[in-house]
Amino acid sequence: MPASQSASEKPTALIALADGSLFYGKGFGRPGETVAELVFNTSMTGYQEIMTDPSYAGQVVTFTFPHIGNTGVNPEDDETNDPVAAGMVVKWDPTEPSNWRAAETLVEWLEKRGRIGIGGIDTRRLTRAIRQQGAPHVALAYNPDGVFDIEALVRKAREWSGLEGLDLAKDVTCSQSYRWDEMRWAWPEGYKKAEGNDLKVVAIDYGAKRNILRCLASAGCDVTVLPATATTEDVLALEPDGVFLSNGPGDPAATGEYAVPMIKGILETELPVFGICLGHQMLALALGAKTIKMNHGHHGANHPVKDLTTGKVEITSMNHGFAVDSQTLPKGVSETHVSLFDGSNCGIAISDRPVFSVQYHPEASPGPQDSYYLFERFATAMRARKA
Ligand SMILES: NC(=O)CC[C@H](N)C(=O)O
Repeated sequence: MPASQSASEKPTALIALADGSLFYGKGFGRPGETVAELVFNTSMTGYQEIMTDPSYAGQVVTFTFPHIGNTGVNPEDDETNDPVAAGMVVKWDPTEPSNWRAAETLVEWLEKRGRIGIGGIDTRRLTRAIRQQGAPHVALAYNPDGVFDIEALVRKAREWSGLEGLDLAKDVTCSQSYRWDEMRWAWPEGYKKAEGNDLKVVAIDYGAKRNILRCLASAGCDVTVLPATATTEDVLALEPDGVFLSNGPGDPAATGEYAVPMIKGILETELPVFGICLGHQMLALALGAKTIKMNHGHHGANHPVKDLTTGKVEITSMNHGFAVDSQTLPKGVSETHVSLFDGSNCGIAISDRPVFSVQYHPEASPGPQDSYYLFERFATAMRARKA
């Protein structure tokens, strides 16, 4: 029985792991059932941004920080229209929000937007299980009557084929192109807003977070967003000064089937290219490298990364379960950033061209702002080429 639940309280939600272990708790949000990969996120803030980050499609998120829900939710902090993560796992029942920006409670929001939450879980024990097993496949069920077919849930978790080989970008991308001109609201210390937006950027939406588009606009970009399946010709027809490859869910190797040929075409031009997370992984694939599935991935807002070109360490926000295998980087492509947690690849660049990408999220808000310089680097490269 979880710590926050009294012995008389009947569990209304359940997480069934593929190995048969069960975690009972109290359901909130929309009753139902979902099968997904279970990951943990260590961020102390930003649960709304995490739940609406399209990169979390196909994943249920366990929050290791216990006070989730205490600032409510508001319309401005959505990274896309609706929550995309399949569900959320928290230690305590969400409390009433106490924040001037709160427009509704987390519970109401999840209920309206059709996502399952489970509270009263021993998230330390669950996090240890995730670390030991590697992100497990789970079935998460919420039934206010407290009735569950446990065998069926475990079977569903076991039979789910998982994220490897799964292309989810096509499910979360935009259906048609659009322009973006909104800038960031909060400004990273030491940076100035660009004057004007003279740089034409095509951003490919594999599941783009809104704050990335705001950062591009703030660095002086006039952004046109194209759906994930855009071809090289679609991109070049817009005569951009640079191409941006967004973050997104699923396996880069699967998504790369349409993205990699498009990126290869762009690499034949001299255009500056900047990629984030899934965009980073797909740029690496297009250059001939390989990606691998990590044990439990990196999800949090305090991941130290070393910039190998300057020796400087950045504290970064991360959310990925796959990584670029730096051993497979071809000649002429260098590893520019590494994780100081496990040495995994966190950035690459073509040696003599403004083509670069990072595994982490330099736009993350809330979260550390150390990496905003990458947007300015992209803008500077486009300006240099224009001149
Ligand atoms: N944030 C992202 O873009 C995630 C990329 C990819 N889906 C991964 O899990 O590694």
